[in-house]
Amino acid sequence: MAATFRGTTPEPPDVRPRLTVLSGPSGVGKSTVVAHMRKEHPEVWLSVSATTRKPRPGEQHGVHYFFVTDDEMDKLIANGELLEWAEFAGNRYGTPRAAVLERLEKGEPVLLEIDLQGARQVRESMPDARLVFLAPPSWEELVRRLTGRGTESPEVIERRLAAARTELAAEPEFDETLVNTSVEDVARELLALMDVV
Ligand SMILES: Nc1ncnc2c1ncn2[C@@H]1O[C@H](COP(=O)(O)OP(=O)(O)OP(=O)(O)O)[C@@H](O)[C@H]1O
Ligand SMILES: Nc1nc2c(ncn2[C@@H]2O[C@H](COP(=O)(O)O)[C@@H](O)[C@H]2O)c(=O)[nH]1
Repeated sequence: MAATFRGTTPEPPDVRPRLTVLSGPSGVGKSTVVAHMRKEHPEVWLSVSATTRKPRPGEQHGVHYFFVTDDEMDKLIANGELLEWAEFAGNRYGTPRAAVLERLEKGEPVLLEIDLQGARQVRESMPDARLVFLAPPSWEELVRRLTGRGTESPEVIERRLAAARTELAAEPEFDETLVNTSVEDVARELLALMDVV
């Protein structure tokens, strides 16, 4: 006997990838982990932020950041073009809104690599977002990595380490914590959290 269908068609499960936010203190290894992960999985779309910071050697406009002037950043903010923005250690950084929404709409896995203040703003505006905290194996190792990178002056390193104390204390606000002992392991764990593998 043919089955008689009664009732309404069930909604398909929501399989859209969620927005993932990766935060953690400066120097913990966020960019290193993300670059490693995207080598194998370029389908993970990483938002390119706007910043008023000056480029480091090798950093390219439109690839690592959109390097903008203070006036340009003022306009991006005033025009509501940023999903979130924050001042961090003397410079401003923000996530261009339109590109993120477009990629999410297409169903692509989207990753933001942003500071704690930005993560908190995303939590407010997009409560579905998954917030991942990248923690250092120890405070001493964080200092070693930030100093060893050799990209910041001692004064800027001090400012970033001061921010790091606040950021480390905020770790319980995040959905997940990954400890960056091994770049390969963390990249794998992050991919799994993003449902990419
Ligand atoms: N697991 C690891 N073990 C040892 N060194 C690491 C590890 N991960 C990253 N590093 C090194 O630590 C330094 C800082 O890494 P990276 O620039 O990726 O940090 P970040 O969190 O993106 O910093 P920022 O927030 O300032 O941009 C780099 O020199 C990098 O090679
Ligand atoms: N709130 C935001 N923070 C951002 C964004 N892009 C990067 N960042 C964070 O800033 C610090 C410093 O970065 P650096 O490249 O100067 O070392 C770091 O924590 C980044 O994750 C952003 O769009 N919004």
